[in-house]
Amino acid sequence: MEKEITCVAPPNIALIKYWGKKDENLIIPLNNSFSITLDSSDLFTKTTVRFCDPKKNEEDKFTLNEKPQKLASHKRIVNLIAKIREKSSLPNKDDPIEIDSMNSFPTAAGLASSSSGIAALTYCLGNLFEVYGTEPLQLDQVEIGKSTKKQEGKNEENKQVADLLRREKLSAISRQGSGSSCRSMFGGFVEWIAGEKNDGSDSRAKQIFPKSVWPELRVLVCVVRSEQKKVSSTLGMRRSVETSEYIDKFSTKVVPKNIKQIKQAIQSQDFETFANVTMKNSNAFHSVCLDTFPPIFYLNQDSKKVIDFVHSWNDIFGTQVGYTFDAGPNPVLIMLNKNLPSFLDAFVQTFQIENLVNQPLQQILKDSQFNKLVQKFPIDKQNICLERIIPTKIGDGVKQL
Ligand SMILES: Nc1ncnc2c1ncn2[C@@H]1O[C@H](COP(=O)(O)OP(=O)(O)OP(=O)(O)O)[C@@H](O)[C@H]1O
Ligand SMILES: C[C@@](O)(CCOP(=O)(O)OP(=O)(O)O)CC(=O)O
Repeated sequence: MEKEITCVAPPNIALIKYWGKKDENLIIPLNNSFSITLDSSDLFTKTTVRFCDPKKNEEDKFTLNEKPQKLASHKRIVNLIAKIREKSSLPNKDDPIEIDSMNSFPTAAGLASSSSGIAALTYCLGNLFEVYGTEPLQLDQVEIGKSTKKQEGKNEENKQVADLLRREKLSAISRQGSGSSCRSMFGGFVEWIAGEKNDGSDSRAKQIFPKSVWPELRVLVCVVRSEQKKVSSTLGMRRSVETSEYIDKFSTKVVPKNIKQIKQAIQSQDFETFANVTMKNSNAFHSVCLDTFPPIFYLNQDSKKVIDFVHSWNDIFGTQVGYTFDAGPNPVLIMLNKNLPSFLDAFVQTFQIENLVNQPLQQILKDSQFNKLVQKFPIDKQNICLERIIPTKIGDGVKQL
């Protein structure tokens, strides 16, 4: 049996957005970005990579969601494999490989499948080709001492430091497959540092806070049915860099300010600031899209209905919910656990989406107190084309199974 590695990676959602590159080939961004990693028990990519018998297979192979792919039409993946091989010192590194991957949620629908997909692939490849050490860790730079209790604790700490460092280095490779994927190397709250070097070697993700700093946060990923074919993030941001004047202000003023604000808000568990900064940065990003020429419309009528709904709710109850939208119409809603059941109840009733209430949502709705609040917030029924609501929370980074 040839060696094989299986990894599971979560998608991440940027609260402070990456939009625009300084270097298109190396994928070096104009600005830092800041994300939360979603829980891979709810949304994930699972990827297996194995070496094949060099006598039987001549080429690398890629299967995505059970469909064999023409690898040549996934140029960034070809590039990623080449970069990993370049860094590997395995004697069999040129043997063909087989990649088998599946996403637990729609691919290329603006739900960040590229972030989890490329992160899972990079981590698998890194471990298969033993790049920057292996998994479990090869602690060549870390001193392993005698097994006294104190030393064991220290070794554990060293292992964690080595793991974080290795993930950082792998994130710089993942970034070159799809920028946002580098942030899925880590769990919790993650910053992608744009970096200063022309070769991109310092353009990496770092974990800023573990998920444990704010365990009460909950996320609803809403999937909107959309007829429109979206402009891909890669093309959209290229067009913005070429034509938008506002993008300069966004990347040099708005984003640095928002990153500082959101870190402080997380540290002090100030939900109001956290949600307001998240919503404002999402709106600022979509303003860049509107300022692009010709303009790009990622938000649709349904997205706008959800934005209005969140603001109406917050006007009555104080800022309990934040929204953010990537390059698509799908709302991602963030709130504290204690506010989730009643908000979800009002959301389901307003948008008449009882048909979407499955077992996990039912479980949440059991704790709704909305019947006591309905006088303050009368239901104003509206139509919306939602396909699915996925409740989740903040989770860990990519891992090997
Ligand atoms: N499981 C996977 N393994 C490897 N590559 C994947 C995987 N899933 C998606 N991709 C890559 O990501 C591409 C889709 O990325 P795209 O940016 O169009 O969609 P998205 O990530 O779902 O949306 P967005 O980036 O706008 O949030 C696929 O064509 C494929 O190249
Ligand atoms: C709006 C975004 O989701 C854009 C993500 O862009 P991608 O990472 O998909 O783009 P490429 O680097 O060209 O692959 C914001 C974000 O995730 O920060």
